[in-house]
Amino acid sequence: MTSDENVSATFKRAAAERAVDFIQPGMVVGLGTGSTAAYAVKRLGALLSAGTLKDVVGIPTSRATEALATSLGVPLTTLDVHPVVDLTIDGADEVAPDLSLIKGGGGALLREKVVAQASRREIIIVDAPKLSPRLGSKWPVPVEVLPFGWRSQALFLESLGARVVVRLALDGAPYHTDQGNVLLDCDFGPISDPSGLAAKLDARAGVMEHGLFLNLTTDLLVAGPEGITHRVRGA
Ligand SMILES: O=C(CO)[C@H](O)[C@H](O)COP(=O)(O)O
Repeated sequence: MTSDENVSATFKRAAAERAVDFIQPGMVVGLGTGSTAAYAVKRLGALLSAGTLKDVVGIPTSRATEALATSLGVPLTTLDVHPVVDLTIDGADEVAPDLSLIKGGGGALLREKVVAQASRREIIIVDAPKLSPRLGSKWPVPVEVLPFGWRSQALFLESLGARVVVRLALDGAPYHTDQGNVLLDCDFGPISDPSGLAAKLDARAGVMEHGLFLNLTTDLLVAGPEGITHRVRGA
């Protein structure tokens, strides 16, 4: 790890551990995906195994998070059993001043959005470099598309102004999400109308989901050199 990565990891961990303080006994908790969310899962696992926190069940947003939580002894449940989630803790790739997000760098955007929409409270945890004046300035929008006809979706996304890159797995083959779909990373540059873009993506058959998370964050915890800042949407 470079020293920059070490600093980033320290901040991610600090934000994640603060978020876990919001979990109360008896809660159903959405478990996000990615390196920042993993710190929260590890902290939750430690509190549960120490008996400091009791009767919490988690809903993982990916197979990777499911495997991590299981390895730590975090009891898991499903949205079928618990269709309403008390609190979800998840990371993000880019955060705008209105707490809208780009997510999906870890490829779990579809399940992450399903769980976020089922959650009473969505706590997003990031390190400060992820703050952005406008979505799209730092990160492409991942778009999850059905394998059937994915090249047509790439053309559609280009027609909306994106530079489209097919996400690849480590072996160089197209990456497949937990749902078996293809991910197209779409660089739109700074996005002037995220809601308008989201509406166009939502309306397209074959687009299964996209990484624009609008009006879903309730709380944002940002860790940086000055400590941790807690922002609440609308406050
Ligand atoms: O959206 C995500 C996964 O789909 C992640 O939350 C996002 O990519 C941030 O990842 P990290 O915490 O590793 O920086």
